[in-house]
Amino acid sequence: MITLHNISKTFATAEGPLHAVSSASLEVEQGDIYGLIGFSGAGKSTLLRTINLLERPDEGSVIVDGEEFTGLPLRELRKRRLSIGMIFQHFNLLNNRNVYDNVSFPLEIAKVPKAQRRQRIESCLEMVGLSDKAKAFPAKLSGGQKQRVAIARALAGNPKILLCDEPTSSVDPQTTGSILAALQEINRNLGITIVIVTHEMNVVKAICNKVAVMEQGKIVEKFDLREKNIAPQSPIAKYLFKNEITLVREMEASYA
Ligand SMILES: Nc1ncnc2c1ncn2[C@@H]1O[C@H](COP(=O)(O)OP(=O)(O)OP(=O)(O)O)[C@@H](O)[C@H]1O
Repeated sequence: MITLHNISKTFATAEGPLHAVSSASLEVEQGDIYGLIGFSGAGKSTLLRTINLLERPDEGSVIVDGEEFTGLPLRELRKRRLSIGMIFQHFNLLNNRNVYDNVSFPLEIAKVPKAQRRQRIESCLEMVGLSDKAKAFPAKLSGGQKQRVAIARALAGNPKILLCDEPTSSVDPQTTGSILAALQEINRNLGITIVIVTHEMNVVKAICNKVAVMEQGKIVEKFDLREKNIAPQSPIAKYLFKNEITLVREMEASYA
């Protein structure tokens, strides 16, 4: 479904070149919920964003559904992006639009006729359990509800893939549970392939079937979590599997 092959991305910064991602390769299969985990700054978001070329890699290839994305003209790429939804840590909702109109937004951009839009919006809101909040504005919603609106909006274009960038980092543990349940449901019921960036091993354990551990721009280890005997080799993966706690930068020194 998604093949990232030897992806590298360097940013020019005031301190010199910053190698955010170095020779990372990943194979995501149809129906996977694939986790990308690591400390802050490991390159997870950058790697995730190369999948829809929000971040264009300096090297490597991005193949989605059998098609090489990096060579596509922008107009074609925009069309392909319709089949890839994305959600973010801070929800990125339009505050001056109500829930219904937030979900409507990508359909308006794609020039979907009004009657068709309505059907699609209603079914997306139903999928995330927010039909009764259609007229509410984002300011009146809890963090979990906002993220579920963002999920509904991401589903509006009927995507095959959903990219999730720290979707539970701004909410409490209970709300995390409801967001993860919504993600698992759409994976199971709609067959949508999910790639999720997180700091939390608990998130990975709750919904992922596979995980790649990143450190300093590199994928250091990958695991199929359905296997019985998982034997991490790298210090960071050993730490993650043993501790199962939320990672924060201050802890970086203590695992080694
Ligand atoms: N546009 C940019 N310009 C310069 N540096 C960037 C840019 N985007 C990311 N970086 C740097 O690249 C490195 C990797 O960032 P990235 O956001 O991919 O890491 P991450 O693992 O997702 O971390 P976090 O969990 O904190 O988001 C970091 O050092 C970050 O500061």
